Amino acid sequence: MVVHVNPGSHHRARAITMDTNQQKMDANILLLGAEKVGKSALTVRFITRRFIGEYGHIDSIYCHSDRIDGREVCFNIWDSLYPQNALAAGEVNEKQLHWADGFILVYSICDRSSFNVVRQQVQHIRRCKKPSGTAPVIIVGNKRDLQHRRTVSSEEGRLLALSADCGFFEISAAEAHHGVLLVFHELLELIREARALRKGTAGIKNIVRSMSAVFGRRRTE
Ligand SMILES: Nc1nc2c(ncn2[C@@H]2O[C@H](COP(=O)(O)OP(=O)(O)OP(=O)(O)O)[C@@H](O)[C@H]2O)c(=O)[nH]1
Repeated sequence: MVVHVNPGSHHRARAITMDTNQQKMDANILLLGAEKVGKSALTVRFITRRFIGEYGHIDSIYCHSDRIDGREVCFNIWDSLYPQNALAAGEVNEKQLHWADGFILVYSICDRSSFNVVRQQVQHIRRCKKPSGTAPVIIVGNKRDLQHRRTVSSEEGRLLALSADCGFFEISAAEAHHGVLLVFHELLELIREARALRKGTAGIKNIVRSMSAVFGRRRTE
């Protein structure tokens, strides 16, 4: 089922929530990138498996549930608008950074300026948000069907992703559902890993705290 909700009324979900049986998982996914690169096309392709051509210019959060590896997954997908304000260009606002568990940064392989936007946005995320391991990002070069108009090579995309510790895919939302599916599933996997990492870090912190409590007490005895 697809539910269309107003971003303003959407509450920040827990980073990722799972029920006690680990059967259900929520993931907040933010799509970023310049205008007209295919953010809505990717979102709609993932949710409905269809490519409808024109999507309008709207900022929306879509809820989509799916069963993956026997577990129910609820995707909250924020199809964002690129800011018109030149000062905010290349930046990701605080609310979005806080909301997202994972990011899909989209550029068009035939639009170099959109590639530069993704470069700025990934740098901004890495600067502002969290260490890379806890803020999963996938970079997507879209419109692969338009090879004859390509201005950004696959190599450049891959290198950017490598340098910023991100996943990378080149796809065509227009041509196929499969590539889009891989993007979302890979991001989900990275989100799972990030969550496990956070849990592990918390575990180590607790051990360190307990040990310093013990040794601290001894020193004062
Ligand atoms: N050839 C081709 N066209 C695509 C592809 N994906 C999207 N488009 C087209 O690119 C245009 C923009 O797509 P959108 O999905 O609206 O792009 P967007 O990034 O959401 O745009 P904004 O909402 O304005 O920021 C539309 O005309 C789409 O049909 C693709 O893979 N190949």
